[in-house]
Amino acid sequence: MSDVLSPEGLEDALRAIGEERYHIRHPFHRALHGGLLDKGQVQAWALNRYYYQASIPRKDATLLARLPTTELRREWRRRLIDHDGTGDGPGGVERWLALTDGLGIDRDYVISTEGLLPGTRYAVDAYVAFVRERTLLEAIASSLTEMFSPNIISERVAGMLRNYPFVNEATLAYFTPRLTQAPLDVQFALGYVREHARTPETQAAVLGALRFKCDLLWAQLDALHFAYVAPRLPPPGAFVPR
Ligand SMILES: O=C(O)c1cc(C(=O)O)c2c(n1)C(=O)C(=O)c1cc(C(=O)O)[nH]c1-2
Repeated sequence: MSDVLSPEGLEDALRAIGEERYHIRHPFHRALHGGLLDKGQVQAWALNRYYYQASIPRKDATLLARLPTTELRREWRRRLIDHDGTGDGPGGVERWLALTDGLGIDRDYVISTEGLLPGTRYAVDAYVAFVRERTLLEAIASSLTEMFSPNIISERVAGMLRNYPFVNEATLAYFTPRLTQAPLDVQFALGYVREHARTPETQAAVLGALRFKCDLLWAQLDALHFAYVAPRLPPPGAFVPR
């Protein structure tokens, strides 16, 4: 077993995992923001990614139920509000539907998840199961891909606005609040992980959780690439662009 890392050393090791494996490096992401996709391929991305968005609050509610103190639950509860909204304020799931509406995909069809790729469903469901079944420390650490999300979001939004006439600032409005929400999420989750992963075993578990999460984001883009870019073999029942 390797030596124990300092909190700074652990954070550096987490950042190195993102550098190597975060989905900002995936060819599908590069094609999306580089303007290489047609409208049907962008629709396929938005429709599949809806299931990730819609499942994030299921994941966070699962995690919330495992937190032992009021203080921790108050902190994590904010994420549910971010995604499900509160009162009349729409949350992230609703804002994602503004994007699928803007791309001209039928809302009921999106919500039904009928046209989802099986790869998307398996990857996203694995995230919810991970948070339910693994240690609380691993569950919290698995959210830390958010350390890297402001970069990919900025790159994606700028690239899509530049390259696609069928999106605009209003349809991409989902992403704007994420640029301030994600750093707040990370501030807490990273602080928690730095404080609680103090042994070689727990540190290895935390690093493994982040690798697992990077892999499930990557697998979602693999599934999209295979079905809609090359070799373009959507599985039976999956969304077929017109
Ligand atoms: O646009 C992206 O590439 C991206 C990535 C991630 C991520 O890294 O998990 C999240 C989001 N967006 C996002 O919008 C979001 O709400 C979110 C929540 C979480 C999480 O693990 O709790 N990740 C992400």
